[in-house]
Amino acid sequence: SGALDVERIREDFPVLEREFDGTPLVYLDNAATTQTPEHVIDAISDYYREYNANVHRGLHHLSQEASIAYEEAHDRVAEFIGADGREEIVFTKNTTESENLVAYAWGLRELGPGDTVVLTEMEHHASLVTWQQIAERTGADVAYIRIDEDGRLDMDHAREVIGDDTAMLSAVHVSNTLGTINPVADLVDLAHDHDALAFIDGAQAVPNRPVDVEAIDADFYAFSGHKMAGPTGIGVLYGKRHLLDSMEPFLYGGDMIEKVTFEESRWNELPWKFEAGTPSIAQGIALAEACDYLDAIGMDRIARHENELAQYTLERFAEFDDIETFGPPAGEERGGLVSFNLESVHAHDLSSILNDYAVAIRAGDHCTQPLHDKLGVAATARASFYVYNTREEIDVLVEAIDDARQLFG
Ligand SMILES: Cc1ncc(COP(=O)(O)O)c(CN[C@@H](CS)C(=O)O)c1O
Repeated sequence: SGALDVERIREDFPVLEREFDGTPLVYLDNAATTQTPEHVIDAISDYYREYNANVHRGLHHLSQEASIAYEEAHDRVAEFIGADGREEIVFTKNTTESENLVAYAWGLRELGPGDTVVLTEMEHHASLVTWQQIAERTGADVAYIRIDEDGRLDMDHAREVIGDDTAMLSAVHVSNTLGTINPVADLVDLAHDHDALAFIDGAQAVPNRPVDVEAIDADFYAFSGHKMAGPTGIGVLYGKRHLLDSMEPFLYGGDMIEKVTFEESRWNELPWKFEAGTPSIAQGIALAEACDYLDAIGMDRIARHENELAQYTLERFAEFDDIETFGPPAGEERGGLVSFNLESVHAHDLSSILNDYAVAIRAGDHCTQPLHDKLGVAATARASFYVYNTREEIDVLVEAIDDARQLFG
């Protein structure tokens, strides 16, 4: 369980060869999307080259091959996150759609006046806006668990906010802005103590660390393929079987039915009840390949690698008194990202200067505008890491920031 062989891993990612005006790409925007290894690229092209067909279990060889590969991809994802089986794994477009599926298919029917949806102040818009709007439409209330000055969740406040009026808790596992790793099993326990359901947003967790949804005991858990070395266009909603069984479909159409007459329709079995129409077949198959790729590296080692790079970034930034960082202090484990601001340079200006050095970071609100309001900043710059990043790349980042400082200083 030693360190990652980063140089070996980098050979798997063709895009890392890119140069801009002769300057090698330094890709530090992995919380937005990760790059794609040959293994996953091949899985997609092999599908289109060798067994492209629709997956409604047609009566011909290609459709049978495609159907089996697509269905078994659900089994592989279930295994990757410690779920029981394919019945608990719905393929969606992304984390955002997974959140909306539950908000519409469960929330619209189950929420009403007197109910409260509890969120955290660090929620991504995918959950915050979704539950805010569904609560408004159903007359339910929304309450927010506070964060402390270091960007940790205030668990004393969580115990105050989560009560018998709580119907749903929706919380992020790892913050895409702060890097904070939330105690999701404790949060789920708190929700269950008050007979509330718990939805965990794992977009920044499943790609980066071991996740066992049964140990967490989440009722729903969501993540995206493109953040875990997989393709865009595929996401996952994990749901406890009895809940998915009890829910009405989110989208209607072909494949999600068992029997249709002019008068009524009966639904297909899980998870197909929630997969209407022709799905992202190649992407689903490629997601299973991404699970294999990451497991071969080891999720524990990935989490350690990312934390080490985040700690190194904090250490380098601490050499300067004009860089403000956000999230837990140095030394405290965090997800593989650091949001920061350079005094005298707006995050957008900084990111465009870094781009002149072929350093790719993100600048803005990272779809957490309420959190930025709470932090008292309009925007932040964010460096985020994955399996192919190195300390040397962080040194390039620091040098480019120094040049920006000189330019604007
Ligand atoms: C915690 C969290 N929750 C949900 C999402 C949405 O994932 P989608 O695949 O776009 O649906 C994201 C994606 N955050 C990107 C785009 S804003 C970022 O740059 O941070 C996320 O980080």
